[in-house]
Amino acid sequence: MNESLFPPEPFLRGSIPNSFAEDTFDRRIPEIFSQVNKTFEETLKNVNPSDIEKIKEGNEIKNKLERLLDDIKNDREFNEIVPDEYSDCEEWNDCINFWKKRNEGTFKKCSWLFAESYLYRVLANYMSVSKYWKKYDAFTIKKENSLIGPTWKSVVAMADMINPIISSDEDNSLENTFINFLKYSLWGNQADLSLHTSAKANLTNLHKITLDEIKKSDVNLISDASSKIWNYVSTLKGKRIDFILDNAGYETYNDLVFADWLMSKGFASSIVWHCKQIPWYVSDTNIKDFNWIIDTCINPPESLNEFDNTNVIDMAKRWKSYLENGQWILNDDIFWTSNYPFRHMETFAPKLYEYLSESSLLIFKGDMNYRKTVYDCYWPFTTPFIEACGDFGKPSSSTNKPLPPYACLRTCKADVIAGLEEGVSEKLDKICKEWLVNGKYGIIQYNDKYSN
Ligand SMILES: O=P(O)(O)OC[C@H]1O[C@](O)(CO)[C@@H](O)[C@@H]1O
Repeated sequence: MNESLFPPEPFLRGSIPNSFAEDTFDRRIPEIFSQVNKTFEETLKNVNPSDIEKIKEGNEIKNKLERLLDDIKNDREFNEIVPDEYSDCEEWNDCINFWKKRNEGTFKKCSWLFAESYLYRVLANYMSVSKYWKKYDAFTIKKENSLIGPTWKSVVAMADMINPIISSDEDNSLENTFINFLKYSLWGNQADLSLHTSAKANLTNLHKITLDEIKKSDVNLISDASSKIWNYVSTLKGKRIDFILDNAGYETYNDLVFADWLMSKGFASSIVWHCKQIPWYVSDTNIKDFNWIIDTCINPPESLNEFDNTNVIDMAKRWKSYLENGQWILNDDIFWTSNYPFRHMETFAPKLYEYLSESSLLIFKGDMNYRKTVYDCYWPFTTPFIEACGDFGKPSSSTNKPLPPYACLRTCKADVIAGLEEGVSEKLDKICKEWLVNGKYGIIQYNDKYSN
C-alpha cells in the first residue's frame, strides 16, 4: 500500500462527523460484533462436553472476540494478522502497517473501506488458525433464515411467476422482461442483513414480487442505465456473463432466476458466479451458501411443505444441472475480500482481471461492490459514473484485453455516489434526509468505456 493508491477525492472515514461511517463504528459495528459473540457463545455452549479440546479452543476464540469488540468500542489500533490458510495475509499486514505509520491505524481514523473489511478478515483469521473451528461461520444461520424463514413466500411467488416465462418460447417482450429482471435483482439488494441488524426487522416487507411493485419502485430508481444495458445484452448470443454476488438468501435467489432466464433466451451459455471466500459483511454469499440455496430449493425442509414448491424445485433442478455440466461456474477469488477498490485489481489480482476480461458482461451486485467500483470517496454526486470508475476496465497489461462492459446494481447504503443528474440530490435532500444510506433508493449504472 502507498499513497499513490489513494482515491482522487477524500476517503470516507469513521472520523468524519455525522457521516454514515461514523454511525457504523459507533453503532452498527458494535451491534453486529456483539451478535457475533453471542452466536459464538451459544454454539460453544452446545458443544458436547466430552469435546474438551474443542471447548478449550472455543473459549480462547471467545476471549479474542471479546477483545476485538472492546478494541472497536475504544477505537484501538489494528493488530497484525497471524499467518493463516488464506493467501492474502502479507498483503493485509502491509496495509495495517502502512495505516499505523500514518497514525491512522484505528477503526475510525483509517479509511472506512479498510477498517470494516479488516474486521471480517480478522474474524476469518480467528477461525482459520484454530483446529476445531475452521469452518465456523457466525452468520450461517442468519443467511439460511433469510431464505427459509418468512421469505419463502416470496421465493415461491417469484418461481410461480418466472418459471413459466423461462420455460416458454415466447420472446416478444424480451426487453421489458430483461429490464424487470435487472430491477428485481437491484431491489433484492435492499434486504441485506448488515443494514437491518435488528432481529425484529421484517425483510419480507422489502421483497418486490409483482410487476406492480417493481413499477412503483421506479420513483426510487435515481440513476437508470437499464435501456443501455439492454441495447448491449440484446446483441449477445451464447456468451459468458459474470455475476459478482452480494447477499445470500433472497438476493442471490433473484440473481439465479435472472441468470436462468438469460440462459434460456440464449444471451448467455455460461454464467460465472463470484462468491466470497470468507464470511463477509454479514450476509455475503460464500460458495457453501450458494450450494445451500440450490440444494434447499430442490429439497425444501418439511416446515415449508404447506407451500406448493413445484416451480421452485423445477428451477433449482435446472440450476443444479447447469452446475453439474459446467455451464455455471463458481469462483471465490480472495481479491473479492481484499480491502482494495476494483481499480487496483489488475495490480493485486492480475489473474482474476484476465479471467474477467474473457467474459461478455459483468454484473456487480450491491453496495460494497459499488463502493469498490467507484472507490470509497466523496465524489461530487454529478461526477459521471464512468469517470468515478477510474481506469477499472482498461486493457490488461499482459493480454491487452479490456474488461467487458459492466453494470452496478446497488441500493444506496453508504454516503458515496456518482453519476446523478444535476438537481437530483438537492431534490432528494428535501424529501428524505437519509436517502444516501437507508437502502430505499437504487441505481443501475453502466460502464462500457473500454469495450467500445
Ligand atoms: O450488502 P451490501 O449491499 O454490499 O451492503 C453492505 C453494507 O455494508 C456497508 O457497505 C458497510 O457497512 C454498508 O454501507 C452497507 O449497508
